[in-house]
Amino acid sequence: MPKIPVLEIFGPTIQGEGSVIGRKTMFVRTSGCDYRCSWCDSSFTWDGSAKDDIRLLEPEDIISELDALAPNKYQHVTISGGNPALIKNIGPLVETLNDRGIKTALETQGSKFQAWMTLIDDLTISPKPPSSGMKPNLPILDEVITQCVQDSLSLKVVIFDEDDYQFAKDIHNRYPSIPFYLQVGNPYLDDSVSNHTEKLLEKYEQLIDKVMNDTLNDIYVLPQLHTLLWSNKKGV
Ligand SMILES: C[S@@+](CC[C@H](N)C(=O)[O-])C[C@H]1O[C@@H](n2cnc3c(N)ncnc32)[C@H](O)[C@@H]1O
Ligand SMILES: Nc1nc2[nH]cc(C(=O)O)c2c(=O)[nH]1
Ligand code: SF4
Ligand SMILES: [Mg+2]
Repeated sequence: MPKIPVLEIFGPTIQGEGSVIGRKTMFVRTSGCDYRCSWCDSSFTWDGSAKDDIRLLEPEDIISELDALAPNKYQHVTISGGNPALIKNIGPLVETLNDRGIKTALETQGSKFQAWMTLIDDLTISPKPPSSGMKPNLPILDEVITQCVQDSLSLKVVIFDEDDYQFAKDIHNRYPSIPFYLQVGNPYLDDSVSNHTEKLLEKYEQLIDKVMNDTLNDIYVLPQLHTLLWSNKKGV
């Protein structure tokens, strides 16, 4: 069985983002990304700085580790990265979790599709706005979205500036029936920043004000709950 390149397994913690924010979950973080976002809060997954920590694991190894970390203390696993959608063989992991009655979530940016993505319960696609320095290929995003199970899907766009906000509106207009989340961008990636909670809440309030005074109506506006609590600390 081909193995999965894993950088982190942690939890239980709360899902800090998107449609299942607040949900108790475990995290499995894969290594490697096809993007290089300027503000990526998990750049160690692709910039080579953690290359010695990458482990090639079988689904059974991953589940044993989840069980050891949280015996009988989890019912939900979030797969993130990097971009887990680069990896063909995550299916057996999701199937084994499903067989055990454990729900799954995926964080990906919508640049790639894998068949196993149809097994995911909470699938978040997060197309990247201009401030990231990336330019999503929208015809490919259309294809990825079409192949996903629509009931499981939500869209999340990170907002740092006005251009990002306009991009988010364009994405929402392109896929009006998919639940749509705006997420406050976190510029404080060095977790030694002082008063991070205050600073992030201020940005959250600014984003709320903007949306309340706009015609963007069928929308959720969220912070990253875990960064409000713990800044950009790893493993939470
Ligand atoms: C680290 S990414 C991994 C999954 C996938 N590569 C993606 O970008 O969707 C997980 C989520 O964190 C978001 N994110 C990354 N850096 C961020 C930052 N500095 N502020 C706010 N959200 C950020 C991404 O947009 C994505 O929604
Ligand atoms: N608590 C917590 N919630 C998260 N939601 C998405 C995350 C990610 O890095 O994909 C993340 C994370 O790293 N931690
Ligand atoms: S797509 Fe996700 S993991 Fe990749 S660089 Fe961007 S935020 Fe980071
Ligand atoms: Mg994160």
